[in-house]
Amino acid sequence: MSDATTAALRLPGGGEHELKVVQAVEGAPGIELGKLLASTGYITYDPGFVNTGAASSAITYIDGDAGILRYRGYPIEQLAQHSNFIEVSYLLIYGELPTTEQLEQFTSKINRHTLLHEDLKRFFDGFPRDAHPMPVLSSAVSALSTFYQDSLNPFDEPNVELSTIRLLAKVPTLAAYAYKKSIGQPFLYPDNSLGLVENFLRLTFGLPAEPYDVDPDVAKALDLLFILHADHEQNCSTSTVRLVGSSEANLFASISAGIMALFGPLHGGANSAVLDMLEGIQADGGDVASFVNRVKNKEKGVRLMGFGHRVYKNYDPRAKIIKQTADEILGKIGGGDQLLDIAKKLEETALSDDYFVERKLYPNVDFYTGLIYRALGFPTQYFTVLFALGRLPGWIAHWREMINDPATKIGRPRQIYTGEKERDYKPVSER
Ligand SMILES: CC(=O)SCCNC(=O)CCNC(=O)[C@H](O)C(C)(C)COP(=O)(O)OP(=O)(O)OC[C@H]1O[C@@H](n2cnc3c(N)ncnc32)[C@H](O)[C@@H]1OP(=O)(O)O
Ligand SMILES: O=C([O-])CC(=O)C(=O)O
Repeated sequence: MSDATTAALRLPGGGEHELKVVQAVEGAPGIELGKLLASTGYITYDPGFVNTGAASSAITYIDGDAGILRYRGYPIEQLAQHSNFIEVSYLLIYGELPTTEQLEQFTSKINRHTLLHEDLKRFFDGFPRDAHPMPVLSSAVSALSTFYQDSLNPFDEPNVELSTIRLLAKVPTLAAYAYKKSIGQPFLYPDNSLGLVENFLRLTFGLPAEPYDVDPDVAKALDLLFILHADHEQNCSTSTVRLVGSSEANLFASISAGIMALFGPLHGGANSAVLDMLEGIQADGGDVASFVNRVKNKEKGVRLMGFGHRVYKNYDPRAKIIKQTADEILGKIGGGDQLLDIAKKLEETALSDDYFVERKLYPNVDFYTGLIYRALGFPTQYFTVLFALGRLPGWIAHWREMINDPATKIGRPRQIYTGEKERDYKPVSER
């Protein structure tokens, strides 16, 4: 073990900085170091995988200290400003931005697959009306695979490609139906003359007998949020997708599991939790300072939701973009309200407080998104479904990268056993 550790420290330049380079920038030394450590046979105790590189990946780059995020090398700021979600999905999955022809083909393939089998729609009847939409979505994605027996072999490339398109096309339809179910309205058929985001909005908010004109500002706002959520390297849900997929489970099964990992309030569920938190502060008369004190006193169950990040020790670049555009978006679509003021005050109070400064806690992607989702007309419970729609291409890209990587092995961490030593069984009468 000490040899391996020393080997790491003896890398050119040495010191902490070089260790960071090994992890974040230069793949090869990081991989070599990992192999070296593995060959020693020692088990590394790393709950939460804080220092474990579980995969090598060419999809997304993050420098958490500098607040940098790039998809396939493109800065998130440029993609947010110039690109759109369908193009970003293509970029993440296939590695390059599409040509006009590739984009047209990709879009038209997705449009051809938005319909659901009529039998699948009946699954929704089995859920209670007030069911949380995340388990509904995960179950529906899992059920989707039963309609496509051809999707079971993860090494059948044409069928992986078909599963990719089916998921991109049908998950928005399923998500919209989960919403319709919750409000007791009938399901609409997709309108494939519309773009992906516009179609989703119509399926969600449209009514059968009435025309529904998609508000271009609403569609643009949602498209931007989807871009910002599209990938984030080995976060909890993506790691889950990769872990499940490492057993050679198919794309549908792996993504269904990823949706459930995203559900938790420490991950994607934080976007709903932030709104609950802001409403709680508002109901308390807007007393931001006393809420921050409760957080600092580590009152059980009280965290500043939408703050902190495992990798970013600086402002999350996605939160920066959302904060910059929140006023503009809310100005256009309506909903610039007291809660945005409370959120800004909360951020200001936290960022000037030693507790947060010392721990390098900044707003993350979930801090401002809920305010926009709310203004777009979505209920709080539904926010994490929107995160899942944005993250879908990232999950697919990672699953495909994982299944094609010759270095992939079944994910199987070890443990440090802390239980009883060997002991003899006693019959119940002697215990
Ligand atoms: C899309 C996403 O998933 S982004 C993250 C969304 N999640 C949230 O917003 C939930 C709130 N944030 C958190 O719970 C955490 O910051 C996480 C889960 C995101 C990251 O957790 P970790 O990397 O494990 O950090 P960890 O929990 O060890 O925190 C380090 C220190 O900061 C504190 N801390 C971290 N986040 C917060 C927070 N949001 N509020 C208050 N204190 C916090 C911890 O209490 C700990 O303090 P200590 O050293 O005195 O014990
Ligand atoms: O990277 C993470 O741990 C969480 C996150 O921000 C994301 O999944 O978008």
